Amino acid sequence: MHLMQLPREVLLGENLKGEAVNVAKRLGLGEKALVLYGPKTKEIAGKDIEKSLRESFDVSALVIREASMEEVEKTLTKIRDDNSDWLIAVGGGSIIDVAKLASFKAGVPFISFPTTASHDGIASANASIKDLGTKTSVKAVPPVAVIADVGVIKTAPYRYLAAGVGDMISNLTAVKDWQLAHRIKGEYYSEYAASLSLMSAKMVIKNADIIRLGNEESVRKVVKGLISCGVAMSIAGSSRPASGAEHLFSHALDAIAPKPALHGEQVGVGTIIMAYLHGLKWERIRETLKKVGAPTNAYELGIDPEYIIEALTIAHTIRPERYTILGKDGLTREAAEKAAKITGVI
Ligand SMILES: NC(=O)C1=CN([C@@H]2O[C@H](COP(=O)(O)OP(=O)(O)OC[C@H]3O[C@@H](n4cnc5c(N)ncnc54)[C@H](OP(=O)(O)O)[C@@H]3O)[C@@H](O)[C@H]2O)C=CC1
Ligand SMILES: O=C(CO)COP(=O)(O)O
Ligand SMILES: [Zn+2]
Repeated sequence: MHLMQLPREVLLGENLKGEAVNVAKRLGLGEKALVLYGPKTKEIAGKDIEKSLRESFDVSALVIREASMEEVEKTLTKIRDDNSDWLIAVGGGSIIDVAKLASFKAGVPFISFPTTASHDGIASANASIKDLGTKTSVKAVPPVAVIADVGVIKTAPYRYLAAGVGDMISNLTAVKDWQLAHRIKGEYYSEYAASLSLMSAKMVIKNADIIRLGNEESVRKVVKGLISCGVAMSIAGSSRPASGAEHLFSHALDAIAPKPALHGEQVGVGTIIMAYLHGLKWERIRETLKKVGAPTNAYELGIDPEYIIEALTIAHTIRPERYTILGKDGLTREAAEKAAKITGVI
């Protein structure tokens, strides 16, 4: 059996901080709410949401600092101690992922309230959580509702929107890797999920000039694309349609680089290199990233070229069960250096 879980409500618009109350009432989520936010997103929207919820619900709150197993455990303890009926995650990908996994483990629903359009985990059912030093993709639950407040998301530095483009363009190589795994390893492949995922990647290529304006229309376009990627992942039952070798490269950087860049920025650069390895038109990908002002090389990522090469050589070890263009043995140092140099990444 193939179980596809999807959000029941998606709200996209302005001034939606007070809407959590109505959504929770409509969906009958229960009396006791737990708000999760980060130190910054608490100020950006978390406190206001908490305040509006207090008028109708019994509310507690918790600050989340990273997408790690420790933070998931901390959230589970809070859910048990406070008897929470539901959660709301106010923040970037890290906070939403912690909520997703805690929600799944505790069996309570959660609402996703993204404060950035920097990643496609806004509506997906899988969580990327750091466990014992490396990121693992864990099956969880999708949010019961998504509340995307364009006004809030627009206050985030433009860099985050450009990162969202990187996370969507990565679907081009992710789908290629998935097809490869299907042909070589007989892995399950969903044509529908792959097409949906590719649609978001094509949309950002086509709309790069609009997106770079960083206005309300840009935010709406990017948010819709990111939500579609999440739906594609739900249909596939894994992050396959949106995560291939370019993601393994980014996860490797997160593990070894002293100061990693944003997820979407790293996967964007990874996509240029993996597209080259796949024999795709990598220049077109670089062009789109340049157009929207996303990083296209090590310097712009603020990461030393040495870490780029190392990440490329160890990427295949991150999730060995996820077969990609990197194969079972990965890239040699020479091949990694060559690919990075040809594509102008180093
Ligand atoms: N599950 C999935 O399908 C997917 C998961 N991911 C995961 O998502 C994470 C990346 O998410 P990303 O959003 O890039 O990064 P983070 O969630 O780590 O957020 C980065 C920083 O941005 C801050 N921030 C959030 N909103 C705003 C805002 N409006 N204005 C200013 N600063 C803001 C955060 O504040 P604060 O410190 O308050 O949190 C944090 O300091 C990774 O862990 C990645 O693996 C990515 C794609 C898909
Ligand atoms: O980032 C993701 C998709 O964009 C999630 O993928 P992972 O399975 O690599 O964590
Ligand atoms: Zn991603």
